[in-house]
Amino acid sequence: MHGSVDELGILMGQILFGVVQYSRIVLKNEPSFVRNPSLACMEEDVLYHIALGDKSHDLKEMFSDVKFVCFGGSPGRMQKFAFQLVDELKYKMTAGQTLCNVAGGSDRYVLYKVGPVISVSHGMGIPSLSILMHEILKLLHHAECSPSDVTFFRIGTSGGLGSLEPGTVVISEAAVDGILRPYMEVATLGMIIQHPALLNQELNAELMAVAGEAEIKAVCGKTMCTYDFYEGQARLDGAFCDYTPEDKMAFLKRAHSRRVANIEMESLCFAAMTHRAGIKSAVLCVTLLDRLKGDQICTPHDIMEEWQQRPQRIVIKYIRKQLGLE
Ligand SMILES: O=P(O)(O)O[C@@H]1C[C@H](O)[C@@H](CO)O1
Ligand SMILES: O=c1cc[nH]c(=O)[nH]1
Repeated sequence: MHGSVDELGILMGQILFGVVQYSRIVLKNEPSFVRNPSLACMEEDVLYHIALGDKSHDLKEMFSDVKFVCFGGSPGRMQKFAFQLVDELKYKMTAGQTLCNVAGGSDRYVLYKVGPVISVSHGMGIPSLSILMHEILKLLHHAECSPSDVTFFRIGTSGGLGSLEPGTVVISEAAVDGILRPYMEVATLGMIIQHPALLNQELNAELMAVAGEAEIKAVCGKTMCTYDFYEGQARLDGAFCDYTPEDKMAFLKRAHSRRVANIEMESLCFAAMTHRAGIKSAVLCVTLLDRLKGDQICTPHDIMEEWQQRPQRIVIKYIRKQLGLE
């Protein structure tokens, strides 16, 4: 279902007068993976980037039991995470069987399903995540999952701000953009539409408790999400840099004073799209360095591997609890 007639009226007025203006989409409806009347009129829905479709595949048969969707940037990390789920969820595989990349017909993303959990890679940055998010939401819609029964997680990496020891997991209380605004802007029909980037505080509290039980250092704070790793995150080591080290420090300290605990590149889209769909979601990113101390990431590989597993361990423990496995 679309938003109210009033909201649509405002959008049309803006187009007719050729004004590019800001307008808020207010979430008034029940949780829903999709709100697009055109979908019902389509003969077939091809989920191009994950090489699935509602005619080519029996999506209900394949995915109707999904309860958790875990997203992370790199294909390798999400494949390893899937194999870890096999062990942790005591997922039964017949002799000789192995996990297969369900999105293998496309080389954009990898997608594994382990019982009620999907592990999927989203690449780097908002455009890549946004495409995947549309297709995952439609996938769950075609599979006839219930949006109030599904939880989404982003498990990733980030740069920390302030006195956070590298290796600390930040659980995002909300996402803000590179100029500290709490919404994702999408240029749509010549207008800028702002989608609030809100996350679920109850889920965050549960995840903090799970982190405590697992003895993983975790904090809650705002996450700044930028469109670029270098200039967008005030780094001094990009190919271009038109600001001084003092400018960088002043910016990062200002962000920190506004409760920003870490910086990454997807939380804004993740929070905005899950909030729009009314789906419970959380973002957990480990910090790889303290951005007030440096820009380059040069921690040894094995240490980084262990740090990257921390958000995964929290999410696995949470899922195990939800499934009554501990
Ligand atoms: O989930 P990952 O670790 O890929 O997320 C962060 C944000 C960017 O995608 C990337 C930059 O190195 O890492
Ligand atoms: O500093 C960092 C580290 C990981 N990911 C980011 O986006 N920034």
